[in-house]
Amino acid sequence: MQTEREEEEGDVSPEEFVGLSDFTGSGSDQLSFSSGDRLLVHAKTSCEWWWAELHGVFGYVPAGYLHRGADGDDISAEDPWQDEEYFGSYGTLRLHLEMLSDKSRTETYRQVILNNSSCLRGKVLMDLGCGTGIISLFCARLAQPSAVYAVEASSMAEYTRQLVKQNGCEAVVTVLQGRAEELELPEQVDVLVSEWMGNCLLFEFMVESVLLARDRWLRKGGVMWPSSAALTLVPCQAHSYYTEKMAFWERPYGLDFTPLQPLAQQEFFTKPKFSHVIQPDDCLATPCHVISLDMYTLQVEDLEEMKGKFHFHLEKSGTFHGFTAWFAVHFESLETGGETVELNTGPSSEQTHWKQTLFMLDRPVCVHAGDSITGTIVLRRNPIWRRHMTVTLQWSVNSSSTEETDNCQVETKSFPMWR
Ligand SMILES: NC(=[NH2+])NCCC[C@H]1O[C@@H](n2cnc3c(N)ncnc32)[C@H](O)[C@@H]1O
Repeated sequence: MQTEREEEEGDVSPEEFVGLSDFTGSGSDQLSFSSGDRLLVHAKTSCEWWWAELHGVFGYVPAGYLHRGADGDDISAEDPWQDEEYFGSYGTLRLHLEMLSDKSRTETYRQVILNNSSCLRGKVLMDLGCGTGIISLFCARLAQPSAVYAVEASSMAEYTRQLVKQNGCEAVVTVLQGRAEELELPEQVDVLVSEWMGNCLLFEFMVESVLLARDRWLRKGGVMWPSSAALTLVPCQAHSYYTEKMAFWERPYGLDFTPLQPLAQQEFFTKPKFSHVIQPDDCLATPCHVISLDMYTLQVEDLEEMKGKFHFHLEKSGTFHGFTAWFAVHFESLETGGETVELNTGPSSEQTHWKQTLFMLDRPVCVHAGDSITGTIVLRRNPIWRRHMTVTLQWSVNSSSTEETDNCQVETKSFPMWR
């Protein structure tokens, strides 16, 4: 359908907008599109209908279905980064207290600074998303850098300035309030340090800000801390969670509530479970890295869709309730050949505030030692809500016992995190 239309009042230079949800046009001059489609708006012919283009086809689209493009003016739709809510939450102490109370996390960053204190002499660092400034204070107190730019977008920054002064670090540490990707630093940096990891490694997608800052402020040959990151996955049992949320309905107080189980599955097993604590013996196989990120080469566009494969040999019989994921990050030494420091959030390491993330299957599967579970994991970033993603797992259980005939049934399930 190629509908012509005369140049008119309201014509604009083409601006990119994203479809908030599917729209099926009616009449020959309306343009259908799907949620997440990127349309080019050529004319805002009225406040309800705009003249747009998708894959070379033109037509009228409902303005309310569209989300502003990367740099479009606000069309009263919510900010895809939800920055007001996001930075608002970091303007209070709750999350900072949680992070500072996480000894494994905080001591690891301290150890990295300590290990590299001599190499840090005279260096320039950027602490991206410094929060209360703990990493910057470690740098100033445990090493002698020439400057640390502590960047913080939330209102916490004004308190961070006070903490820097209170601890006698104002000669070295400069607190800059604002989003790292919008700020001007006085100079390039030798080291870009940040604690950006979210649940399941990427949730919140703060990593995008780290990559943009890297490309703009890290000098050639500069160091990224963390230097690399890896997402780990394992098939697992989750008896207590399953009992608590699903088996419960079988016989509460002697009654049969099983008609509620489809509701329970929808309500409790559709989204991932954050802050899950998996016991090492809940693992049905040896965990494996499914996605690895090199912080020097990773590009923002790579974040749209990240894929990993897995093949697990089950080492014991049990109930396959789901998959559990966690991450590890690594800090390379500033000294050639120096030791790399790891922060691991898995069940065999000291517990962190992230704990692990549990993805529950719709129904558990009995498995036996010798079986194998093969499949893929895809982390797909939400095209609209830029801090969110969907994790899609696809797997098949290959039974070692021969009597199973259709044992390579491929299953798949997508878990929104959160939209
Ligand atoms: N590991 C995480 N999941 N969160 C811990 C770090 C988050 C801290 O970085 C700040 N922050 C996040 N993104 C940015 C940004 N682009 N620019 C400046 N500060 C930021 C945020 O306000 C908070 O204080």
